[in-house]
Amino acid sequence: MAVEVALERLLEMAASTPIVQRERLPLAEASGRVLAEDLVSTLDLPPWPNSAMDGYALRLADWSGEPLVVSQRIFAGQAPEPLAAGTCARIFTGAPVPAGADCVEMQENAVVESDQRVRFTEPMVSGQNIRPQGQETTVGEQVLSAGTRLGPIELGLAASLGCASLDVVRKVRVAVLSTGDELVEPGQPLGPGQIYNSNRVLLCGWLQRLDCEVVDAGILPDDLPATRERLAQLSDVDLILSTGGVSVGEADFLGIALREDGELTLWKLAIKPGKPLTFGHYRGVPVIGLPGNPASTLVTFALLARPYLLRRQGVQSVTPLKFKVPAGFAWPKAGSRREYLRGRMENGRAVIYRNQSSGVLRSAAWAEGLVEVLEGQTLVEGDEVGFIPLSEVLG
Ligand SMILES: Nc1nc2c(c(=O)[nH]1)N[C@H]1C(S)=C(S)[C@@H](COP(=O)(O)OP(=O)(O)OC[C@H]3O[C@@H](n4cnc5c(N)ncnc54)[C@H](O)[C@@H]3O)O[C@H]1N2
Ligand code: MOO
Ligand SMILES: [Mg+2]
Repeated sequence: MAVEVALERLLEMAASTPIVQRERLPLAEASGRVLAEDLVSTLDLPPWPNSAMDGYALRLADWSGEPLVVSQRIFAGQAPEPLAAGTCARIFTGAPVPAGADCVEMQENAVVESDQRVRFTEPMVSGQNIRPQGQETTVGEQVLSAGTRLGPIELGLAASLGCASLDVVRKVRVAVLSTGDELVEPGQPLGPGQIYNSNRVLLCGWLQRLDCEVVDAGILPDDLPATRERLAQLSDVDLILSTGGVSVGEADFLGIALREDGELTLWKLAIKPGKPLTFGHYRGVPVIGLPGNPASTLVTFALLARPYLLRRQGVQSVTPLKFKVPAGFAWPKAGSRREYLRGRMENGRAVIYRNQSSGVLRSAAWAEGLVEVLEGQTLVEGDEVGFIPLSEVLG
């Protein structure tokens, strides 16, 4: 199955089981969460016309070339009197423009005469240096839509509208399951044939960045009854995310458990790394089985599981930005699967790590992005490839 067809199907399934429960959180706790309802302004912003400069407010019609008397001084945070006819007001940035004034001149273009009256040295136009009421937003306007991830900018915007708390989508609960008899957690001694479990910490940290609630479901031995039992125990999560055990080996049981005992919806994509990616359900709980090779885990999480999770959270825009860039490498042999090579930009061209084995996680630590080579494509240096910055998919 082509990657985009699989993604389309995953997103449809995610949209049919969105996380509908919501909770109200103070702004300080809402960082990283997804907005559950549109944010509508209850204010005009700014609430009144205010000065963009330190200088003088005046009524342009009062300026004949003769110096004007200063009738009041207005600081930010004050409520001014209406401007007395034939005068100007000293005003500072952010202070309300007094009724009657239609122009602010910056002090650099003003001269204070010996009698304290102010002469303006440059031509002025109506409205200059005044930030009008409601220039940013007006009462009733929608400023953020449901499904928006709340980062520092969105939270700042909500604060500027006076919101102290927001309705956000409940966290998606994800169980992370590492399968493999060979796996040992870091800190333990390695026995013969054993390797350290790197997928667990990779996925748990990544899921936290996506603001999921992570349930660490530990290491599962390569055993069919144990696989069934563990899957059945994880009935209270929104997603089971496992690694390994999805290929065709005699110790690969995750796919078998889904096929025999649950539902197997997707298996085998035209993607490299990541071919045996698996999606299904076990007793109603969605299961994504990522291939165990660390680079396969990374690529399939970035391109398939991440968008699925974002859509469950209600996020609309789920696919990462992809840039077209010239290749700084040749690719003479066309593959039948779409490849996502670990690469980086050097001198305006995409270059790739020397070893693209799906077992080499170091390739991704070196990389700044995933370089996309299409099915059947050969490349000479300078040909166009897709480049997805890792920063696009990590959060
Ligand atoms: N005859 C075939 N063999 C394989 C095929 C195939 O089409 N025909 N596909 C290959 C591809 S492609 C991939 S990818 C792997 C996927 O295998 P599994 O998902 O079944 O994963 P495992 O066999 O359990 O492990 C693969 C590899 O990854 C290491 N691993 C697993 N989990 C972890 C972990 N948590 N941390 C670090 N490393 C892990 C494991 O030791 C293996 O080396 O299948 C190919 N085979
Ligand atoms: O798909 Mo596998 O990830 O090629 O190594
Ligand atoms: Mg296997």
